[in-house]
Amino acid sequence: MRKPDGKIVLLGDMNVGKTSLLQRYMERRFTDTVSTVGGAFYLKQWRSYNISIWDTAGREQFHGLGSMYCRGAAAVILTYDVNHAQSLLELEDRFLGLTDTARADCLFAIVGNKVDLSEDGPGESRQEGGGGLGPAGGGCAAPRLPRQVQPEDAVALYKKIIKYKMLDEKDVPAAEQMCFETSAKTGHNVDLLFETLFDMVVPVILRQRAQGPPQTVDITSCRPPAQTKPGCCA
Ligand SMILES: Nc1nc2c(ncn2[C@@H]2O[C@H](COP(=O)(O)OP(=O)(O)OP(=O)(O)O)[C@@H](O)[C@H]2O)c(=O)[nH]1
Ligand SMILES: [Mg+2]
Repeated sequence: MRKPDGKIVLLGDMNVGKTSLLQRYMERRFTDTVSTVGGAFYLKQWRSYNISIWDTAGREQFHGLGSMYCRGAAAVILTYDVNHAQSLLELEDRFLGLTDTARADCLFAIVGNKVDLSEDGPGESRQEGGGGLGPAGGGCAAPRLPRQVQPEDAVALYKKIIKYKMLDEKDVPAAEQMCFETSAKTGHNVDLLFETLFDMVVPVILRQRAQGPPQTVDITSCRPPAQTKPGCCA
C-alpha cells in the first residue's frame, strides 16, 4: 500500500456524527453507527494524491489518543452538533489542544452537523443524500429542535483558533470558507466539506514534498561500522 500523501483528522465530542459524516462521504449511505473505539481511517484518492481521513473517538476515555492521531495532519475537521451547544464549547476546551502535533500550516474546518434536526435546517431530500436512507435514516422524520449554535458562533471559534495558533488572518482561508453546516443523514454539504478540504490540502502536500523528507534517521539504511583491520590497535 502506498504511503498516504496527506492526512485529515476528524475531532469532536461523542455523538456529534463524525463517523456518520465519513460514512456518508465514503460509502454514500447513512446507517446505524456504534460509538468509535480508538480510531479508524479511510484512504481517498484525490487527483493523483492519496489522502488518509482519520475518524477518532469522541469519548473521554480515548482522549489521550487524539494528539497521536493529529500528528502531522494537514487538516483537522472540528465537528459539533448544531443542536447541542456544549459540543461546540468542547472543541475549544478539550479538542483544540490535541492539534498541537499537527503541521504548522494545518488547515481547520469547523463543522456543525445534524442540521436536519433543527427547526430552520434544510429539508430532507433523497437527491442530496445520493442514496437511499439506511435503517438509521428510515421511518418518520424526527421532530425538529430549536438550534443551539448559530453560524456566527462557529466563525468566532475559527477566529479563536487562528489566535491560538498565532497566525495572521490574512495568511489563512477566511472563516466563511472553513465553517460548514452539514447533515450526515441527508448528505447536505457533506461532499462540499470533504472536497473543499481535499483541494486545500493538495498545496500543503506539495509544500511538504518541497521541504523534503522528514528529518529523521532511517536506521535500516545505516551501514554497519567498518570492521577493524586485524592487527590494528583499537
Ligand atoms: N439526525 C441526524 N442524526 C445523525 C447525524 N449524524 C449522526 N447522527 C446520529 O447521531 C448518532 C451518533 O453518530 P456517530 O456518527 O456515531 O457519532 P460520532 O461523533 O462518531 O461519535 P463517537 O464515535 O462516539 O465519537 C448516531 O445515532 C447517528 O445516526 C445527522 O446528520 N443527522
Ligand atoms: Mg464515531
